[in-house]
Amino acid sequence: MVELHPGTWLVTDPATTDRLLASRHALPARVEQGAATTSWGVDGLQRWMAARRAMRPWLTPSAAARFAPAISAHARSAVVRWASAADIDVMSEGSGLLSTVNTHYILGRPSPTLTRLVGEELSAAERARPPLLRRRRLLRAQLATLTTVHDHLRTEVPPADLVAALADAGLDERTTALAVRTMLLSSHHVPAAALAWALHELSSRPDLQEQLRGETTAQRDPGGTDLPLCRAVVREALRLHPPVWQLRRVLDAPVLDFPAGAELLFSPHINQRDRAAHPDPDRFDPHRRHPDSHPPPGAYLPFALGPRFCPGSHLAIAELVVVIATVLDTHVVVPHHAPAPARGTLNAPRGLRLTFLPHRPHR
Ligand code: HEM
Repeated sequence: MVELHPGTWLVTDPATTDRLLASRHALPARVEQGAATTSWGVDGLQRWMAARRAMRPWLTPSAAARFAPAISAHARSAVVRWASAADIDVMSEGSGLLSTVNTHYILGRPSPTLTRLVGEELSAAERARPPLLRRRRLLRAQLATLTTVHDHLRTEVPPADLVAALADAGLDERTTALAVRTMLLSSHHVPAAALAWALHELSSRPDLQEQLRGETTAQRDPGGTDLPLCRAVVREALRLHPPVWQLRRVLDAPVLDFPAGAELLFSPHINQRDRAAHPDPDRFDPHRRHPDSHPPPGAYLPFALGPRFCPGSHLAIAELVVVIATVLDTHVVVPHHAPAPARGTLNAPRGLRLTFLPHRPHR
């Protein structure tokens, strides 16, 4: 671990990462900022944690697997559109597709308006640096998303399972709307970056695409998520290219040798290329691990670890597996324009363009 400047440490040892992130005293620094900008208020942390608990039964692997047919239907119409163009901007198209899928899951039906508003809010947040005008634009975008979520919650009868779970847990309408908005914002660019990286890796591996096609054809439950090779591809893409490449925590009490108030930085990108845990770490190799074996603690954390790990992780894995399987079932993906290095807090393949061609089976 390295002290970057007084009070701030970069922690890269996997075992120490695991122990620190598991601590309830390690709070995401984001929360304090978020409380000011998204109006969760002073008791926002307790209300958000209550919302997380209430949503848990609807974010399990089996709940996500039940949604596979809807994910597959969205992916099928997307790939037909992608194949009608010479090449596509993978991040932009992937964000549209996965935001549609996640909005459908969270709200019970797709909402093109919310998909657009969430995209606009995220772009405004990326650009919101000091100029007052841009901050105002961000506040306007935040308000537009929240108001539209409120409208949806008031008019949709019966509510989606996930929304009903929030109400059943006794959470008020404002908390429910804020929780739904948090879920919508978190499920837009981040899973799209994961999909884009996986497709990028697959685009130069026609052999692997063919193996995935064989697995989809042979699966017992057509349109399901029981696809071990496809899962391994997703897992490996998330290892080599974690969309969230850095995590920040602030300690509200001493943990291990760190004092209260210490700021800790972790990097899934660095830990997931740890040579001891992942031999030949820069190579994309979905076969590197037996499906039932796990990397050492703290060496694999694309969804973070501990009490604030990603609540959408099972849904994200299911949708990535089903989207990739559906797309490759009928199409071949080939490179068109290589990505530029990522910038900012999201590790996304900037400018990546791919071509989708109809798959012609050998006779
Ligand atoms: C491959 C896709 C995804 C990846 C790699 C990912 C990764 C992460 C990571 C690393 C965090 C922790 C961030 C931090 O502590 O600073 C996080 C938090 C979060 N994620 Fe995801 N995520 C993905 C998809 C999703 C989806 C689909 C949803 C919702 C349906 C979602 C909802 C959230 C929420 C609400 C949080 C905040 C949790 C909290 O602060 O308590 N994520 N995600």
